[in-house]
Amino acid sequence: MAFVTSLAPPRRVGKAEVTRARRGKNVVVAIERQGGHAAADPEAVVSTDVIEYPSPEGPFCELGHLSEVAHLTDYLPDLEVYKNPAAGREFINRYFVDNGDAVMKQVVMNATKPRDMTMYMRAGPRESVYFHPDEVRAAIVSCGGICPGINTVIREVVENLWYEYGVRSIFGVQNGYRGFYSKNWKTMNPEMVDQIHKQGGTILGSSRGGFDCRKIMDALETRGINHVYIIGGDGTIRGANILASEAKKRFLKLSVVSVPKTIDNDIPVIDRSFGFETAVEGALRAINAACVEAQSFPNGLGLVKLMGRNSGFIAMHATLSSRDVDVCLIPEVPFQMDGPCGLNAYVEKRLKERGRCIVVVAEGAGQDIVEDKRTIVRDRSGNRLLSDIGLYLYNELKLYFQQKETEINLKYIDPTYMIRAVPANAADNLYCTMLAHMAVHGAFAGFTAFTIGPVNGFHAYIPLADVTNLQNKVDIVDRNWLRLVASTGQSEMMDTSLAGSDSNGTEPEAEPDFLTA
Ligand SMILES: Nc1ncnc2c1ncn2[C@@H]1O[C@H](COP(=O)(O)OP(=O)(O)O)[C@@H](O)[C@H]1O
Ligand SMILES: O=P(O)(O)OC[C@H]1O[C@](O)(COP(=O)(O)O)[C@@H](O)[C@@H]1O
Ligand SMILES: [Mg+2]
Repeated sequence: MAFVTSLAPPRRVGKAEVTRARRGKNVVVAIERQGGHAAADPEAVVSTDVIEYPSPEGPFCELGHLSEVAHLTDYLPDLEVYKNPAAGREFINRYFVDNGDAVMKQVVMNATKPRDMTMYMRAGPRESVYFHPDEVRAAIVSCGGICPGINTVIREVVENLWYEYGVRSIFGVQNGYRGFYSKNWKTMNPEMVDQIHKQGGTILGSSRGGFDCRKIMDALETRGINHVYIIGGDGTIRGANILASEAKKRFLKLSVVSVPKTIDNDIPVIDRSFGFETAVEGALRAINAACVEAQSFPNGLGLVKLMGRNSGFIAMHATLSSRDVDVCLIPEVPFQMDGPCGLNAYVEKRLKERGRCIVVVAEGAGQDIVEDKRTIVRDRSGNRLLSDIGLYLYNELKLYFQQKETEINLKYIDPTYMIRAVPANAADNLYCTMLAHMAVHGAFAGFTAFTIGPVNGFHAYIPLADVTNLQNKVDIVDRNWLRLVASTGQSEMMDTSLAGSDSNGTEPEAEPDFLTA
């Protein structure tokens, strides 16, 4: 075809090569599709489409960039393909997802400006699968801190493997990554997981540390595991990515599937992580208790410390839904104790105005001002152990009002594990069910090194590499945070010289050498 003006160099979109050019007033898009996973020669062109759009004035269809998930056939091209066992059931056929179906990363845009055209593969059952149910040997593991809903994920992975695909060899790995090589594995079936979604924690146990790629891969290989479902947060996902690379090096037919878990909601790309909403409800109960206490005594000052290591989502969401909070302190926004913009002066003013004051602080906030920060201590996973900002604020506020000879009634509430050691609420239970089913469908479809989550409301398969390099943070120029600042009144203690992070998806904290070596 004769293109008059080339608009951009050819681009790959999934299994297609896309060329865009201008012809007269039109834009011409040529899409050359290649055979893909199932073809004898995956690179051979099997079809060419040419689409022509009026441009620049007319409606214009822009092709995006598909962030494609790795597939076992990328390194095992001769894998046998089967029909999905559900294919005979007419009512299910409608639900098969095509590998070209995608979910846009950015859906809100300015119509006059370029936008991020990244797309993720839509999650769901595929008509062609790369495992025969009889050959599947699946392992499930949960790692890192606990979170409401882990048991629901475990239950639903087992149930979906068993009932939808007919898998009978399912194993539970105990106590996280180390359990692969140091513990007996549990044989799992639907009967043993039937009621576990009503329990908090994880029936498999969890742990921090203990990631040893060689030992884990040896254990998986020795036991002939070909699906591994890894439930865990950012640290776990980095480990899963390493395992998937090692499986590729060993040419193993092993789907490595991550189900993202953290109450901190710090995993990028996905709308929210499971258990987060349940944790916010727990946090709200603590704030309500602080408020009742503060209202019941003269100059009542309630101080609530909530989880949130590097991201203040729990504190922000609980504050936004409470309406009783006077100031919310999060890791993303620096603050100071003294001076006209300091916390002391602000609390004093609020006590005068309202007779009570409620302070919510995320555990990762104000680490720069807590004094016992001389040495950095880490947990077994390499996460920095934080100085206790709650206790620090308690002592500082008490001292400030003592020096002013002002009587206050300061009550400190630290619900710590109470917000996460509970069963998932209804919304999180439903969410966990979806994640687990999508995980199984993805593994059966032959995908590997991927995680799952809702992206703008639609479940998507996301390459692990897309979520390991960034950390989801509260965007302090977003309307949610500005809404919070307006509703609490804490703009009065804002010092613009203390600017913090202003965007989602920031670089995660540097890792200690022993993890990167
Ligand atoms: N960079 C990493 N590479 C490999 N494994 C890791 C890495 N970071 C953490 N892990 C492992 O992942 C597991 C859970 O990590 P952790 O940070 O405790 O919780 P989470 O996954 O919830 O963030 C631990 O077993 C830990 O050893
Ligand atoms: O005492 P533990 O088990 O290390 O857990 C505390 C931490 O766990 C968290 O819930 C996050 O855990 P993950 O990193 O596993 O998601 C943080 O909010 C908190 O700092
Ligand atoms: Mg983590």
